Amino acid sequence: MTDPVAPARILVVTAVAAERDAVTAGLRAPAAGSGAITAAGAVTVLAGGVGPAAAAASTATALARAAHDLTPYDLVVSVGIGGGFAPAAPVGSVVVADAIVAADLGAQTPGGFLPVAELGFGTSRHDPPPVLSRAVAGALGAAYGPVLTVSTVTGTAGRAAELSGRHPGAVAEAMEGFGVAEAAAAAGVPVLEIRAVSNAVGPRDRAAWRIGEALAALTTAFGKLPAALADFGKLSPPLEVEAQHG
Ligand SMILES: O=C(O)c1cccc(C(=O)CC[C@H]2O[C@@H](n3cnc4c(=O)[nH]cnc43)[C@H](O)[C@@H]2O)c1
Repeated sequence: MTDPVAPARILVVTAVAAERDAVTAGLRAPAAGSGAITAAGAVTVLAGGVGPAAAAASTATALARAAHDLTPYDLVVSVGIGGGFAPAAPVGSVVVADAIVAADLGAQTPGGFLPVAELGFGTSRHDPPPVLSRAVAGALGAAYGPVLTVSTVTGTAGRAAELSGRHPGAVAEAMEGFGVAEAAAAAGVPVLEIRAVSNAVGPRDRAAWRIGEALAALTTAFGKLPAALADFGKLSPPLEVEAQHG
């Protein structure tokens, strides 16, 4: 007799409703081939607010409610649009984090920026499970590297160079990943971060933003994601997909 496989429960946290809807559209129209697998899984897609504090609060609330209802989540995924570092992550591409880094949590000193960990408080980095995150990046054809969480969007070439210098290999910046990851870590749940690039990290240029293109890339990515996660034994179509607002 084979062991029954419990369906996986996944919490996807976006910032805004447009990102949530792009994700649910992809999950409801899985890419060809992923329907061959039979076990079921459930995905909740929550628009939890912009910025690390809103993201942490909404993620922690969702995780605590699920645990209270005895339906805990197995995986949390921070998802949305983001700024891409050139040349790794051009507009319209997708990135997957190998590390989720709080890039502006710390202290400015005459000798430069000191991360919060070096000040002796907590951590400024969470590491997604490496085998899973690498596999998801491969399945999505995504760039793979650190994704930075910032509270202030980069708007100059100098700041972009400073961040790249401090975080070699960084592929993107956004504003929620570290907040989601802190809540996931507090609940003992693994975390991933997936971003679709809407703009380049660098001098502010609102006219160059491609939000529609990035949302379409998120939908395509989430059409492929269930099959990628199925290789890890649990999540497989047909999926139960629920959209929420935090
Ligand atoms: O007004 C601006 O110049 C500006 C530039 C980039 C982003 C914003 C936002 O208010 C959007 C924040 C929202 O989108 C994510 N996001 C998208 N691109 C970036 C970025 O380059 N750096 C940081 N966050 C970005 C972010 O996760 C928020 O959810 C305004």
